[in-house]
Amino acid sequence: MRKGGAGLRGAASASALLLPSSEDSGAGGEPSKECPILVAVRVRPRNEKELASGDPPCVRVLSRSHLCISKNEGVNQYLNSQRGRVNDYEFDVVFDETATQAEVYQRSTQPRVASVLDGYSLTVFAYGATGSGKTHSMFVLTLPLLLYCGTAQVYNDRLYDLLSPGDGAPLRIREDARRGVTEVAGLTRRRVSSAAEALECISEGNHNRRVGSTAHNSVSSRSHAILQVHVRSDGVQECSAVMSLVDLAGSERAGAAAKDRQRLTEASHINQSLLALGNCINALSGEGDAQCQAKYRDSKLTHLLKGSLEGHCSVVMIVAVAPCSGTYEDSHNALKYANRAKEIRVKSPSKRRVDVEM
Ligand SMILES: Nc1ncnc2c1ncn2[C@@H]1O[C@H](COP(=O)(O)OP(=O)(O)OP(=O)(O)O)[C@@H](O)[C@H]1O
Repeated sequence: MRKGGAGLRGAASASALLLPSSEDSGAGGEPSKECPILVAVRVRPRNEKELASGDPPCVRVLSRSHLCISKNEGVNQYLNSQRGRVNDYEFDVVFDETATQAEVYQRSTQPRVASVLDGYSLTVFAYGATGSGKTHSMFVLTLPLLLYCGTAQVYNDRLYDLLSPGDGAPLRIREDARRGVTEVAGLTRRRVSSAAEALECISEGNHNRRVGSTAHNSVSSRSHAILQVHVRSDGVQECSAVMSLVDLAGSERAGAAAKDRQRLTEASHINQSLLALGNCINALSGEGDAQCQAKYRDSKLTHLLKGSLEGHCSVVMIVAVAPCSGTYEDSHNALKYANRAKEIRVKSPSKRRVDVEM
């Protein structure tokens, strides 16, 4: 626990009331000193266009923790000939296209949300290619609402307020070493007292978010959206923790998705910041503090998440995957990334280092 022996449980009774119970400690239980990232993969259903095109599914969920992917002939034929071979993957949690929003929340994030009240920071990333379902999955994760909500986006490595876009001037990052948090200076924060009020904040932020069209997805998010929920108690023992929900911009290959110069610039910034995030996670898992401190400054995304990723924190990565053969390359790249991420132990320098390429 970063501050305050009693955590926030006793002090923030309003928060506690809003939290769902977390009986299921399962794969996502209490964070320990060697805290693995919980990696969940969600395969979305085929949309109308994909169904109409007859493009066969390339991903098949085999169990609650196991899936496989195959390239050309469709996953069913592949399974008959190759079962158990190269393209099988196992993760902490796997969701097929029938999974409900509530199920995704309960099996991926809910057990770890409870730890925020003990003073642990929690960061939830949604990673995946354009159109794979990141935003859709992130929406539900805001159900357990705490106290103050602010939402920002990183667009072309600049930070913008999503609740009060104002004149569009970029904002600065401020580090508060005393409280151990990193914040956006001047970011609009709204007091919320119910899940509905929080969802309103998210909707408003998403409405103001930078959306462009790429070759993959006509309504693609070209920025990273970050919702930070601050839990604070100002009692005798001051505690604070931040829950960050990060809806990353699409991870597809820059050249493949860029339609024009502006899209190419955006794609290059997106890839640079995803790379910076991968470098930070690697540093946290093995290189020690000095290297981490330098790497956080590589991008606005990682600088903003500094306070959430260091110290005792818990990280959940939800990897969204589109099901069809037409997006096989992007889906397989996302699964390979997820496969590496599950080896990472946040803040455990004695563990072996695992490199993550993004
Ligand atoms: N599990 C799901 N069930 C039903 N519809 C889904 C699901 N996942 C995604 N969709 C739908 O697929 C479309 C694309 O999803 P979404 O916008 O979440 O993708 P994304 O990965 O955030 O894309 P981008 O990176 O381009 O912003 C949306 O219309 C969304 O409603």
